[in-house]
Amino acid sequence: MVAPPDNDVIWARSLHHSHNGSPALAGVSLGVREGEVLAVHGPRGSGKTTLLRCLSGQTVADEGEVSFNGSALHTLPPYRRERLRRERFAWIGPESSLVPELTVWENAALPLLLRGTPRRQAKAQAQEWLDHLDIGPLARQRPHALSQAQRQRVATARAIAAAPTVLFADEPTASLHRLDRAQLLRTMLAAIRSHRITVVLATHDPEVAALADRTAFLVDGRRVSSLSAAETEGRAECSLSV
Ligand SMILES: Nc1ncnc2c1ncn2[C@@H]1O[C@H](COP(=O)(O)OP(=O)(O)OP(=O)(O)O)[C@@H](O)[C@H]1O
Repeated sequence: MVAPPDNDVIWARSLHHSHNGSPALAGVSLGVREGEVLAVHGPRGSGKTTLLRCLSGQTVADEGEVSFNGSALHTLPPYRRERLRRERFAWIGPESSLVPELTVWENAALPLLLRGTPRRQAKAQAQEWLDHLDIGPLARQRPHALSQAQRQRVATARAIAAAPTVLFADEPTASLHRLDRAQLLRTMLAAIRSHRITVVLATHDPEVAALADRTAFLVDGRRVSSLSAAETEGRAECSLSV
């Protein structure tokens, strides 16, 4: 195994993965540096979700290596990967998936409460993130009383209140209107950057990808290439390879 670079929080080499014989990843390699927001950008069906699932240890790729902070992730037994995901990673998808019976702050505090954080402390931490995300006054509401954009902010607070090292965001704004999308992303990324959380953000939307520090481009369902300097409009070139 090639040693992962020291400054990569997440590092993957030659990932291949198929779903029921249909290839989704065909040799993806990438590194994600500490504190950066990396967009994984490509058309629908290009393998973005599969890649994020492999990087976050939800799926073990058919072939290839993944490491977190320099240690192999793909060879860990399932219960160790599960613990790592619970303690160090967070995930936001296109839908907020809140618990309807719980209030906004209880939803945001849920990972902390499940981890055994005392209720008062969990509430304070959740409230802090709800405030960061401009929905503090809604803390006592239940999800049905919120707009979709507000619910997605609660899901974001839930993901980051437990202070993950890496946040995996899979099309987190895909279900929102364009204006809500831009507002949520800017607020979310400002809060995340201020806390040095590393983010891997899957998106098919170039406007969303443009908010990231770097972009990794998936094409043709499987192929990965670097974006040229011109394509990234001056942003740092990505170190992806096939
Ligand atoms: N569970 C599955 N079973 C079978 N095929 C799958 C499964 N998940 C994904 N695929 C296929 O693998 C390929 C990559 O899918 P994936 O969801 O990773 O891409 P994506 O870029 O995230 O797409 P989208 O933007 O639509 O979510 C696609 O052809 C998809 O149809």
